[in-house]
Amino acid sequence: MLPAAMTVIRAIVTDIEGTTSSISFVKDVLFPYARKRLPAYVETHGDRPEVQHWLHEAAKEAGIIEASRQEIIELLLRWIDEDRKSTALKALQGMIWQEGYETGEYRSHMYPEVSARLHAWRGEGLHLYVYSSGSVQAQKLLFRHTESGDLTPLFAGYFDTETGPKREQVSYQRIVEAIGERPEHVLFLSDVEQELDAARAAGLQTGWLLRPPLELPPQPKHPAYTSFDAIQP
Ligand SMILES: CSCCC(=O)C(=O)COP(=O)(O)O
Ligand SMILES: [Mg+2]
Repeated sequence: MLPAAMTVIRAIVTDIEGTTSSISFVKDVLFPYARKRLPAYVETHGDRPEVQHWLHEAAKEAGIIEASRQEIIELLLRWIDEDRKSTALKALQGMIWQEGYETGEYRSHMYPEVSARLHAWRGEGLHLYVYSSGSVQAQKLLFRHTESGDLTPLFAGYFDTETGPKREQVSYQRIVEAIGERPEHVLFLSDVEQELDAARAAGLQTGWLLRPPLELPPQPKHPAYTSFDAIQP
């Protein structure tokens, strides 16, 4: 096997929260927006098939049989507070966030170098993908409405927890299979060590984003960077 530095990277899969965008944008802007609007959203749109589907999935995940709409709302609010990476919650949050982006209530945060670096990597022929706990809809909204403009044309595909949990090896095996690359040619970027461990177990290369004020540890388990500019795929 070639040493990591000599292996050609053909695709980059990036996490969002803590990697391209601040944790604060997700926790202090997106989550509170969804929390505030979720009860009214479910009351107003609860009869739409896609909303009904995810409400049902949430109740199933919680093991609640014949839950009332109010019980499911309370469950979802609790899950937002716990930052639970539930596929059903994430799907519903994505639907709610759409309104906030479209009314200009917020634009998504990108670390300052991210847009230019993604453009440069794409210009060099690398294929770019996203893998986040946020739903694919939420990911597309986030990259369409950034402070640096619409970045969606740069991405070839998006993966969420419908592919599998981010801390499980099998999820990364599915991703490389879906994008049609050998794992050693794919670089996964994240701020979460357990996600990187899972990606490495699947054979991907890894890059650990430790954004200031976090500091690089003396002997990081994964190649570690404070910004995308330091990464040379
Ligand atoms: C797609 S934006 C919202 C991100 C989100 O809901 C979340 O839980 C963050 O997950 P990530 O996997 O990007 O760290
Ligand atoms: Mg993250």
